[in-house]
Amino acid sequence: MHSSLFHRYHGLGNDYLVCHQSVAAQFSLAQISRICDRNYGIGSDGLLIDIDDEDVPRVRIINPDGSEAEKSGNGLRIYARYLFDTKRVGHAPFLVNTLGGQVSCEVTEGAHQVIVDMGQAKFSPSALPAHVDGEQMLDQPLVVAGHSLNVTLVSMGNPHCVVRVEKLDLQWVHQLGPLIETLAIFPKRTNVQFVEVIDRENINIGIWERGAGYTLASGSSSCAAASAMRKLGLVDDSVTVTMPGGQLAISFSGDFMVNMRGPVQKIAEITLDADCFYDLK
Ligand SMILES: N[C@@H](CCC[C@H](N)C(=O)O)C(=O)O
Repeated sequence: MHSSLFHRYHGLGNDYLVCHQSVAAQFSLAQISRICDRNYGIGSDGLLIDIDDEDVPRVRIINPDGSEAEKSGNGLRIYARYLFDTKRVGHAPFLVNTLGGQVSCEVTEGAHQVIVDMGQAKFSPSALPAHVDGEQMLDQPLVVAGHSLNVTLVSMGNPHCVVRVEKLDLQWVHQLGPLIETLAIFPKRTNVQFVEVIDRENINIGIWERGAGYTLASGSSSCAAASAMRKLGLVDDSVTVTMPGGQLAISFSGDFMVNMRGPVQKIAEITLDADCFYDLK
């Protein structure tokens, strides 16, 4: 029996538990959901599983509903910081593997800022996947619950449906986010962002995450929303993304290669008690 040690971090209020693969192997997906539950478990926006028996460190990203995500921006910054805290990496850039591709990470400013080369934003619906006609869906109308939305589809390795609005109202995120997440056109569901362009260097976003619901911040959502607005020609190559939890710096090079920089803070190390699962079948 391995000890059930979890390391808890947050990036702009998007909080994750990190554990070693030997710890995660003890739990079913239902138990992982319980661990992430804010009332009946430790509580988190997801679980990051550290795989350390390969050449390049690999992270598996489990949403609170037990589904697995291909990529996570805040999750990657947090995993990079965890690798730094456990002395597996230093300040030099290093690679991390995810289901959604390989990324490069760098832990800077003590350990409180992490830079991630998130890879290429892709606009082909098949990359999400999404069942829509055409080679790209850029600021196209999509009717949801009687509302006609301006939608751009982006894959950052994980799927994103970016809704451009004149004025951001978080009520719409709560109301339409879950409906968009589960539309039949998204066979693997999707993350959702509502985006207001402030000027050519600033956007505000509200986020509904696949498998997690409303969150204060999301790294891959910030990359997707900034990429969508860049593709539409509404922002320049450096964009500050403001979310309820705080700000991330996103920049572009080459053909939509996306770089993200932002903070990470450690909260606690927590040992789970097996009694947490007493009432689970
Ligand atoms: N919070 C994350 C995104 C986590 C994965 C997402 N819920 C999905 O299912 O794709 C981020 O910071 O990117």
